[in-house]
Amino acid sequence: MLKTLIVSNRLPLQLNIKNGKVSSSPSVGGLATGLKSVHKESNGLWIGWNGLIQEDVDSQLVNTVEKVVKEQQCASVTLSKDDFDGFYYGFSNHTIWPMFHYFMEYAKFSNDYWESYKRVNEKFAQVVLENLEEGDTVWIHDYQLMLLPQLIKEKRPDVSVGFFLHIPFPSFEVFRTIPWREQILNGLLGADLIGFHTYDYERHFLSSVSRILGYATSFNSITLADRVVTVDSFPMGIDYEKFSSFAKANQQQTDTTQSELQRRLYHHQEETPEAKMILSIDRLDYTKGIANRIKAYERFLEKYPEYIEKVRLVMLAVPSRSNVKQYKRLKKEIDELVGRINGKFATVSWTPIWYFYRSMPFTNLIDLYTSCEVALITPIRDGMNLVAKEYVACRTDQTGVLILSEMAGAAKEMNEALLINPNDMELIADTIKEAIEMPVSEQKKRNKYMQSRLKRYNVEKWAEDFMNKLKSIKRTEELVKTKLLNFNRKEKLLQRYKESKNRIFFLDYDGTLRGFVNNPNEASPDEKILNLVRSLNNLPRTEVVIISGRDADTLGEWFKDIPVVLIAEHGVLKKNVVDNKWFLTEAMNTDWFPTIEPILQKYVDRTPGTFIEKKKYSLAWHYRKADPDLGEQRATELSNVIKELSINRGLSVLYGNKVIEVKSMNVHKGKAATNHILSSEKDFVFAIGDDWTDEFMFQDLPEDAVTVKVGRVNTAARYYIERQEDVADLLSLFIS
Ligand SMILES: O=P(O)(O)OC[C@H]1O[C@H](O[C@H]2O[C@H](CO)[C@@H](O)[C@H](O)[C@H]2O)[C@H](O)[C@@H](O)[C@@H]1O
Ligand SMILES: O=c1ccn([C@@H]2O[C@H](COP(=O)(O)OP(=O)(O)O)[C@@H](O)[C@H]2O)c(=O)[nH]1
Repeated sequence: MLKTLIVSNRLPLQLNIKNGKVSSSPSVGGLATGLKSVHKESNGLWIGWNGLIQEDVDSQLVNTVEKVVKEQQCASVTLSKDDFDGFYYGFSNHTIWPMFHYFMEYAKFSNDYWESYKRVNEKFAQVVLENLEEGDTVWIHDYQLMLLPQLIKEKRPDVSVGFFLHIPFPSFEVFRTIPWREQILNGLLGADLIGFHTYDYERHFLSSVSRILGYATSFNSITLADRVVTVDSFPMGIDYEKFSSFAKANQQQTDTTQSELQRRLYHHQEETPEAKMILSIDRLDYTKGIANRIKAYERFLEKYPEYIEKVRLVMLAVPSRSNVKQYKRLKKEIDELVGRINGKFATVSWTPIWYFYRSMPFTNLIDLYTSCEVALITPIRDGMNLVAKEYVACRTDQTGVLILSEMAGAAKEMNEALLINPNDMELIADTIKEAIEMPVSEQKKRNKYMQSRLKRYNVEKWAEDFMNKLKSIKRTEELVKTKLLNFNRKEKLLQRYKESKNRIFFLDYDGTLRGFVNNPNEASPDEKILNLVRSLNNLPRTEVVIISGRDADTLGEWFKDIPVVLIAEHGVLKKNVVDNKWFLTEAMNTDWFPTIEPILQKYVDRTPGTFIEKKKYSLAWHYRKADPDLGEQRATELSNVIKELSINRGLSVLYGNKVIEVKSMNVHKGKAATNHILSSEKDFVFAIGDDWTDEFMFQDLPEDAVTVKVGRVNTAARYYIERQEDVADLLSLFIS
């Protein structure tokens, strides 16, 4: 039975070892809830670190531990202390975490960390590969495992691999400074689908891929040599029902069933009914903006002293990654800030900040969410921030105000919150006042919108959406594969060729016979290409036509020693073998050159790295060497400008591979190729090409023609091969 393997740094369980006995309890995190259906209901398996350091586990208990883990449909990756220090504290949390959250000055670039990260990713890969069966799907989570997609894909290209990044993906300008940037991107590109919380993270990633690796990206897909990778955003939700039903139940507790915390919170409300509580919950992490938040609260008390004794900041900071230097320093800073502000403002009956440094059980979190009138969540950067969503879900009577940082992924979906810039103390101080004074009707209006969205797009829907997308990619992939010119299909083709009497080969040049180079003038054919064309042309009853967008002079010079037919400028000019002279295939004029050329020149001047190629009857604007984004943007702009001008001039705009070409409307490779075979009776027509200009050929040639696309993007061709490098092998088949 097909299954899905979920892979994350930590397993969704807590192991307890007491008196030689091993037991486990499930962890209650959002990811575990969201993935429950994928994990439990489809024969799934969750692979991750079980929370135990190898050296700390009695060797006699190792098998028992794995048995307990297995009972929960999980498998462990074993980590030594060394692994954990270098991989988790080191590369994950001392390099990637600060870099991806724009805290570049906190990042440490250490080769030892990197080696450890690679080694641990390989350990994960080993466990995944041991558990994989044909047709399985793998869903990998987060920044600790960015090399894993590639490690799996290399060994098991048949397996469908998804990856989700839970933290931001930084802008190219930040990402490019990481010494191992290529390896990280290549690692991620092993996945078929890469998911992010927001569109911003997605576009940052695409920009890094095109600028650093030079791959073509269009909309949300990346074309690799042999695969297409899809990139999309899936904003993670919460288990809405769980939070809202616990919150409802919490309101109905009686004196005897209330938790100690709830009792204290109620007591506080009864004593000072007009006083408001402002909630702050996060892991103690420098990305969460805790220090700024406290300072903004101080500013609020200074600026609006009428609220002294009338508000309280209830702050829960959960210990996290305390082995990393910056986290230790942050703890000290927060302790001191809280102490100073409490000392400065406290009265005999009031402390401005209630500060808890610990993790709280779920029911206590609900106590806090339901009792505090305002939630103040001000991360400097945050992938998503689930606390913001949980707070809103717990406000069952729809009162309460959420103040949320614009820098949290959640802000993209929670527009009705009071959005703030976490570095603007004055703004935060004023927004706290606005929140406290917000009329109840306004609070309800805002929360109603947010609640209905959170309810709809909950964590299960998030997981379902991701999995559905991955499945649909797999189906498309299978469909595309039916066109791949594989061994069997090649054999059949060869048979057809052998049985035929009159053959013709239409061969495109750039991107087909020859790979792309930055300067088109340097793409002349080498001996290998010339020999290939010569041998093909020497076959009995076989005609070879080089059909290209190149100008006649260049093509003529390159193939002067081989008696092949040449079709240049996308079909404008042709040279037959018999008379060896170029002639126009249609009546052409160049009256339009003086109008179009200055426009192309303007785009050359404005777009560094671009240039004009002037042919006899067409003009081409090349942008291969330009910045990839700027090049695409200017190409779209330019083609729109030219399209307008072409209407009454009988011109058309062709989109090649990083080139736009303007030429007369009534000529293209399709027309040239079909006209060429009109009078001859060919029973084996073969055409191969790589870009949009070749599509005319694929569309117009007779139905039984063997049309082959180089690359796997959408095509009218009957077959495709994956890479330009495979062209020579394919053509050699007919020669041997
Ligand atoms: O495992 P830890 O090192 O203790 O860290 C806890 C988790 O922190 C990160 O959470 C991120 O994921 C959340 C859900 O998608 C998102 O809301 C938040 O903004 C992120 O920071 C981290 O991604 C996890 O791997 C850690 O387990
Ligand atoms: O004492 C606590 C405090 C918080 N949380 C949970 O920790 C998660 C924090 O997720 P968030 O996305 O806000 O930030 P992260 O810590 O993942 O960066 C939320 O689901 C909280 O309910 C918890 O389990 N115990």
